Amino acid sequence: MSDGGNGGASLLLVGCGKMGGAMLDGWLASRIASRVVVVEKSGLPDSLAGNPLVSAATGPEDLPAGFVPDVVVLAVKPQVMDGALPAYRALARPGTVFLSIAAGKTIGYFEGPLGGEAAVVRSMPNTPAAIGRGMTVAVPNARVTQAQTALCDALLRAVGDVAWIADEALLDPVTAVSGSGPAYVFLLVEAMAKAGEASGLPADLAMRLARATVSGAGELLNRSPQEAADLRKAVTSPNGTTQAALDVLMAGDGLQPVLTAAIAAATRRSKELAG
Ligand SMILES: NC(=O)C1=CN([C@@H]2O[C@H](COP(=O)(O)OP(=O)(O)OC[C@H]3O[C@@H](n4cnc5c(N)ncnc54)[C@H](O)[C@@H]3O)[C@@H](O)[C@H]2O)C=CC1
Ligand SMILES: O=C(O)[C@@H]1CCC=N1
Repeated sequence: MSDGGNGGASLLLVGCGKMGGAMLDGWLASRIASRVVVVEKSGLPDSLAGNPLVSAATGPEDLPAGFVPDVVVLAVKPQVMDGALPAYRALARPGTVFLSIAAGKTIGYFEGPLGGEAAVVRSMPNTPAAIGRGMTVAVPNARVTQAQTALCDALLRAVGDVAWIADEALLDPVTAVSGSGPAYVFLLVEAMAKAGEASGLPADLAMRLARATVSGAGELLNRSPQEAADLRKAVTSPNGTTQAALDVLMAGDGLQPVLTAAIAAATRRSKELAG
């Protein structure tokens, strides 16, 4: 590992938007990166200006002299990957692994422009990475060495939990469940707040209650050894208020068909983005 002098990894981050930026913050906070060069179309975010470990480049042809990244993190939108990727082929060498976080884009897709010798990890993180509570699932191609797997694991673990899988096809439903999943939870907060307003609560109090309830319940789930269903049952007094609400939410098949359809739609969209 080229360490820039302080034992960490040399990273090239391509795309420093919401997800790339959140992950970079985690890497800098955990001191896992010794040097990070950022290629970001909109320029280096202000929050990184003056950070001695971080510098900007306009593209792979503009890297600092002698800079050889251990990891090239691909964090642009899938729709712009076609245009961005070919320029990075020159960096595909045994000491460098490409770590993609792009939805839908397959390992085979990257092996085209980068060449079949490129070491590639396809991964799917989520936005709680911004507070070190992300969930990432990752799959390597055959070119990725044990040391590169360990390095990518450390990078992803710096922003949350990591699961490595062998079956790349699972990345599409993974994207649908955990990659997109935070949005479903935030929608639940919005819906609970609106429902509270409809029942007579002032808007600000309704949102405060919804927000605190979802985040508190999430943290309880995180800390408790109990299953989600058991935690639900613990709230539900026989013939009480929760039971009255759950009778509505679980009537017929309840929420399940809506969530199943939503996750199937996201899975389909992930497959479409592959091309
Ligand atoms: N936002 C999310 O919840 C998640 C996003 N992802 C994936 O992360 C990737 C990035 O998504 P976001 O951060 O949400 O998007 P974003 O739009 O916030 O960030 C992408 C960044 O790439 C920059 N960019 C565009 N073309 C570029 C180029 N040729 N070279 C360098 N930078 C370029 C844009 O200026 C932008 O700042 C996507 O592939 C997405 O599928 C993965 C998991 C979760
Ligand atoms: O919506 C998207 O396509 C990205 C991937 C997972 C979360 N956001």
